[in-house]
Parts: sequence; C-alpha cells; structure tokens
Amino acid sequence: MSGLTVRDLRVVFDGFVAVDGVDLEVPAGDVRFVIGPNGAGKTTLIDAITGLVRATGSVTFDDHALLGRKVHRIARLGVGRTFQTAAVFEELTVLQNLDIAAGWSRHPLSLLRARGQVPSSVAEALTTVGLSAVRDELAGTLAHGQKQWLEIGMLLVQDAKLLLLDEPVAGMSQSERDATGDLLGRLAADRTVLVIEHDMDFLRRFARTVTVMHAGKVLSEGTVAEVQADPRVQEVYLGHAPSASEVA
Ligand SMILES: Nc1ncnc2c1ncn2[C@@H]1O[C@H](COP(=O)(O)OP(=O)(O)OP(=O)(O)O)[C@@H](O)[C@H]1O
Repeated sequence: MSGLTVRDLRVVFDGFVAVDGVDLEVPAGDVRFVIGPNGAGKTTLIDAITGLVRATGSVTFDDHALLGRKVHRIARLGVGRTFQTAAVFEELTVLQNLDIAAGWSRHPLSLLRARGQVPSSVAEALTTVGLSAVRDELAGTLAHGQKQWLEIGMLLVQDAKLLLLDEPVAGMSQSERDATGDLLGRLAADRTVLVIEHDMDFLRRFARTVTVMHAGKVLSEGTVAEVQADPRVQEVYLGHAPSASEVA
C-alpha cells in the first residue's frame, strides 16, 4: 500500500482557479485532516480526486493514475467518499443498504439472505462502523451519526482503501463525535483516510497529520501542533498575526 499522491493539481471553473497547484502526499495508514477557511478548495480537491470535476496535474492511489478516469472506475480502484449529507436509502434497512452497496442484491449469493445469512464483508462492515445491533432498522429511523456511519459502511463493503470524508462530524452530538473519532482509527488500520473538517476540537483529538488549504493552495502541513504554531495559519484563521495572549 503506497497511499495517495497528488501533484500540481489544478481545477478551474470558468476562469476561477479553485485548486491552484496542490501537492499532497497521504501515506497508507494516515488519518489526514484537510482544513481551511470557506472556499479554500477542500471539497473541490476531493471532487477532483474522485473524478467529479475535471482537473490537471496528477493523482495516484496505490500506483493507479486516477485523473481522467470516470467516477465509477475510480471507485472500483478503491477510492470512496462521503458527502456532507449522508446518501443512504432511508426506506431500506441498514442491511439492505449495505447489500446494495456491495452489489449482493444482484448477486447469486443473495440467496444467502433468503436463508438469513449475512455475507462476511457486510458483517465485517457492520462491526467496524458499530451498527450490528441496528442492522434490521430502517435507515430513515437512524440517528444522524448512525447514518454517517452507515454511509462509511457502504464504502467498506465496496472495499474502499482510500476514504475521503467530507465533514463527517457536522451536526453530530459529542458522543457521536467521540465514536466517529474512534472509527477513524479503526478505518486507518488498513486504509488511507482523508477528512475535511471544520471542527478544531475534533481535529486536535483525532488528526494524525494536517494539511491547511487557503485560496486553492496548501498553506501549511504537519502535525496538529506544527500547523497550530505556524504564523501563516494563525493569520488566516485569526485575520492577523497572533498576540502573546492568543498564542498562550
Ligand atoms: N461548480 C463550481 N463552479 C464554480 N465555482 C465553484 C464550483 N465549485 C466550487 N466553486 C468555487 O470554488 C471555490 C472552492 O470551493 P470549495 O467548495 O472547494 O471550498 P471548501 O474549502 O470546500 O469550502 P467550504 O469549507 O465552504 O465547504 C469556492 O470559491 C467556490 O465558490
């Protein structure tokens, strides 16, 4: 596993440069947080990696070149993403959602379901995201946090090895945030995880490394402590160089 490598990535919308020469290296096993003010280009970066918007430069994941491929081909290479609003089938059960994501509903082995058995990939995903106890509940009745975890489970059954999560804890309660932070650690055990997040408390607790974006470019990168100490980051977030009391 070699992780994600982005080189000189550029996305232009009608002459507006949303992503401006981004270089990024996320090794396998990392939990990388990408932060930055509104409009910094974070979501567009993920859109480019997953083939949703046209980009120039290069993106490789586990030695596969991604740019220029269609969205479903990129997904098949093990790249999965979530959106700010969870996309689950509310009128189906948790298990049915996972079945559909895994393609089991079309598969001859869906006969297993008739006998009450659960494919091992689905059972594993249920355990990883902590939804085994609610597997027969309708997705529409799940708590907000559980829907986000189901969406992540749907990526796991598709065997995603690079997980791109767009603001996963937005709107979550404190206990859901804690559970999501623990989940990130489990996901990274044999995957690469990139998280876009605005929640600084969550970032301090669960990020392994941080990339700060501003105006389409990478402004700073390092551990949480390193980027927090970077005067350029403080200037972007505070609007001015920090005073002694703000640093303290
Ligand atoms: N399809 C589009 N057409 C034109 N401009 C776009 C498009 N998508 C994004 N932009 C612009 O590109 C810039 C980067 O947007 P993006 O959503 O990537 O930022 P972000 O860092 O994710 O911000 P936020 O934290 O608010 O989600 C913004 O100025 C946005 O208005």
